[in-house]
Amino acid sequence: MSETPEFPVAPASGSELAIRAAELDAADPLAAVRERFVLDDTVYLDGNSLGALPRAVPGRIADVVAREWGELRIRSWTESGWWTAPERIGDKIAPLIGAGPGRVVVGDSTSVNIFKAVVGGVRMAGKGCTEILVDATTFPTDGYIARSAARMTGLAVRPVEPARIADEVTERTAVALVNHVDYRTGRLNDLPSITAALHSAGALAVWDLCHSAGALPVGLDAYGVDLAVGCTYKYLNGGPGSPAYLYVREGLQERFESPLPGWNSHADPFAMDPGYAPADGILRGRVGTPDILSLLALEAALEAWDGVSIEEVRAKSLALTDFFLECVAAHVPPGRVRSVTPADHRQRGSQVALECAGAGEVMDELIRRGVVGDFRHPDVLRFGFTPLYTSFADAERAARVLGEVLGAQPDAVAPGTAG
Ligand SMILES: Cc1ncc(COP(=O)(O)O)c(C=O)c1O
Ligand SMILES: Nc1c(O)cccc1C(=O)C[C@H](N)C(=O)O
Repeated sequence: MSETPEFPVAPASGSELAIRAAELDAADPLAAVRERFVLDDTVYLDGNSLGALPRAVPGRIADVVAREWGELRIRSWTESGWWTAPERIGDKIAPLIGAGPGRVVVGDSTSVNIFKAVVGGVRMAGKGCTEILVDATTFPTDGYIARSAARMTGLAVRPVEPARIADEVTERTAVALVNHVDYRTGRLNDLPSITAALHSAGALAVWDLCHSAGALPVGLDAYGVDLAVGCTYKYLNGGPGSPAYLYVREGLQERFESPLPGWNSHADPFAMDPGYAPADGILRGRVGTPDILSLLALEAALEAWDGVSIEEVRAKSLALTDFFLECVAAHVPPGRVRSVTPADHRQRGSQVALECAGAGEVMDELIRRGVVGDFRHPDVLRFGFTPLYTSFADAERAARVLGEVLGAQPDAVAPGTAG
């Protein structure tokens, strides 16, 4: 199968696609879930950056502020369940990423949790290890953090394309930090195979789930992933700057030594013991006082998942991205864009990335016309599909407006032909 989708030879007409979109939305088993979000007539295709606002959040936060903070005050750490929120909410995220209870804790940023996972992984690695492998196509923060972790632990960092990790890992590899879905292209990397290859060489697998959690099945327990990290503000709709999570495989937890052993990770935090003793299990992944307002907003946001399975979400995601690509073929002048998102469903996340000359200006115009995606260097239009609230009509309209914008710019060079 070709690397990127071959657009249909005889694409359907625009009106046929609009009719198809209405039929697909009428048959969508998740269509009613859209009502759980605050939306308008914008086509919002940027949930791979910031998820839409779940309706349950504003009222919950108003109560947290007015009653739990304003009236109960310090009592809320116990009476309102604030203290246990990181692990309670971790157990709510866990089923969405294929983890059992007691393996996920929520708090701190994604970058900070990447640091915990990588350094914690290196500390558990064999004594002869000399290197950390990092995804050569990673979102930048992972590379920055991995290089700092390497400096701090006396190891080297070697960037490797995810598809090459199985061939490149050696017995000297301590850990490999890999993005499950590539933030720019939307390529889905083969977590089961890469994890197995790392284990065969004696290395630990650390996965960054930012662009997969909430969009597709992950299977952390099933595939024996050692450590994983993810943000909650994309497909989990936790809100801007919502706290990230750390997963540690149950069999590793007693060996996990956090590089940030804050008092909230202590076996008995309120003993105020000068000596450190880590808490049992995943609680040792905590650091300091949790960001309660964001945590409780996230907890309310997760209610949008009630009655929804990640398998249903995956099925709709693939149907949406297939349909969007078909609509692009029908509406966009030939050769003006090139999809850099794999055609193969087994290699596709929940976004479509189109290489497009002048992508920055094109996305600005799309946004002006009510279609919100985003732009990533050097020339990529990104369209994120969140099955909990994206409709097939959204997909068709986005492609149609893109065609109008690009049709109005016939003189721009086709992608990859400049120079
Ligand atoms: C793969 C990946 N890792 C990490 C991050 C960001 O980390 P943080 O939440 O610390 O900004 C992003 C983007 O937000 C990302 O796409
Ligand atoms: N994480 C972001 C943020 O904190 C502010 C603005 C945008 C973003 C992002 O979308 C970055 C994200 N990881 C990406 O896929 O590009």
